[in-house]
Amino acid sequence: MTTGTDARLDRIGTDGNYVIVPMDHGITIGAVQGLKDIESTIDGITRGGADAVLTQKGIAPRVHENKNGKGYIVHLNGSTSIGPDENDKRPTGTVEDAIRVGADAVSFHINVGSDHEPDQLSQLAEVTSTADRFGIPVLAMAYARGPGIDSEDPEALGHAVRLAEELGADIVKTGYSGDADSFQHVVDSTRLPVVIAGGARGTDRETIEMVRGAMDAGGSGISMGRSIFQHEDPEAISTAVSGVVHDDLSVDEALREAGLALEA
Ligand SMILES: CC(=O)[C@@H](O)[C@H](O)C[C@H](N)C(=O)O
Ligand SMILES: O=CC(=O)COP(=O)(O)O
Repeated sequence: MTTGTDARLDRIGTDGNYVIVPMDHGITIGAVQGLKDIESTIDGITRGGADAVLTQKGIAPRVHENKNGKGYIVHLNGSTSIGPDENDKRPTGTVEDAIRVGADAVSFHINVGSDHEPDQLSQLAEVTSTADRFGIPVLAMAYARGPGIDSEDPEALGHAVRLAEELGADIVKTGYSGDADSFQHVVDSTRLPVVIAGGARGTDRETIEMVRGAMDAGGSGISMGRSIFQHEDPEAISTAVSGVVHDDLSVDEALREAGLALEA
């Protein structure tokens, strides 16, 4: 039987793999490149092959007409980089708000290892309970972040993704541990589809190598923001990422197909 959650998961992915572009960073770091004219960025990345875009609820009116029929996820917490503690993500909306503005799924960020982990843990558990009542999928953004925490440590990342499954999420996003071998431990820690964040923008080759490594480790795609929306050609980099996630292309094939330079 196909549940409402299954049906909506199909709207934000393709055959169980996901190319999701989060653009909720306006709260965290402001209206950086790619977010000012968010309408044209959304148009480009969805033309390029992204399955879904993700924003805070207030941006919803700028999303729907520009997403070329692709999926839409509303993010439900946030913090700023200039406030007292960036790890202290606070609720910014509810599952009901997300449904009202036309979301196909919701997402929630938890910093495992931070001082705010206990609050975020119970908030995520509440989000998954409510989402389950409505049949709407939850993408948990489960980072390893906090005092003394190595945010690329495969053990910590494995713990974070497992926690997301224990709390009832449907997909989990986490940081990349740096290579396919170590990331396999992260993927093996849960039965959930695991997708990777991108972090600060690198070169095109670095971005695509990271995506290839995650897929080789058994990952299910990406939820990459800055590497895609800050790119001077969001459509091209989305095409390259999608080529790896959906068409199993090599790094060189993906860069070539997208018309991007092969060198780093
Ligand atoms: C700006 C960052 O450090 C990112 O990794 C964020 O934590 C990701 C997130 N989507 C955000 O901007 O809050
Ligand atoms: O919502 C934020 C993310 O999923 C990841 O953003 P990044 O800019 O790729 O780190």
